[in-house]
Amino acid sequence: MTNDTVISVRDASIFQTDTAVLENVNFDVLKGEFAYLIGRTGSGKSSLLKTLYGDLPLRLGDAMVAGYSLRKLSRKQVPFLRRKIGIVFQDFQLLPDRTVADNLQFVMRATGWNDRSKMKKRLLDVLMRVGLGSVETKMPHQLSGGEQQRVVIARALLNEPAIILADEPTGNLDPEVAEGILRVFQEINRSGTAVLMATHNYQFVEHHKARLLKCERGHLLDSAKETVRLSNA
Ligand SMILES: Nc1ncnc2c1ncn2[C@@H]1O[C@H](COP(=O)(O)OP(=O)(O)OP(=O)(O)O)[C@@H](O)[C@H]1O
Repeated sequence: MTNDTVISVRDASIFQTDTAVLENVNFDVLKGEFAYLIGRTGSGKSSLLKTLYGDLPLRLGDAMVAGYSLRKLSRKQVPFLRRKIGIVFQDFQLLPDRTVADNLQFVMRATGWNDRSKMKKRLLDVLMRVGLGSVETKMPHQLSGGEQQRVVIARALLNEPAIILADEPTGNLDPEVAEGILRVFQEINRSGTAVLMATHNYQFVEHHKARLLKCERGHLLDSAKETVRLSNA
């Protein structure tokens, strides 16, 4: 693992309860890289991502994520790991009874921010980065699905993560809206944040080429090392 490595996984097995979903997993993600994580439903994409953000324990093998060793990760360290990575899910997971600003400030307070004017500036900055102006006083239900997902991406950017882990972030969106969300991820990536995105959207993968990691028959294939086909995905 070098300073340029955000994720480094060596000989890892990914478990759900006592079943190894993926075995012999080896890959790195470098600073500023963009990679898609593909594979059939049930092939292990979410389980891999959950392991990377400390939701599932790493029981076999080694992995470093944003400077944290997953093998040695204690429960107490999980929130610190999560400050270094941004996580975006398919279902938007905004607090429904709070404004956009409150949703973002809630996370900022939980991660150690306390200067009100800096918080305000930061939340306007991240909203701007995802292409949203003047939504901070709105409630989530007053926004479209695409706008809500942009707020979630903004929330993931608050602490300047080295990487964003996105699990099917466009799964609930219309194709054109999904395309806009992909562009937001690409823009974020261009400014230096690595992105690892699980997706079933092969339109993206075909039209916006990037490295492919594919869960297939219990293993992780990597287009940086071998040919990875979209079919049978
Ligand atoms: N909470 C759980 N408890 C036990 N087994 C689980 C759990 N979640 C997932 N699994 C199993 O682990 C395997 C991998 O599932 P996972 O959700 O990682 O796949 P996926 O590739 O993300 O699928 P999808 O594309 O449908 O989201 C599947 O066999 C699934 O049934």
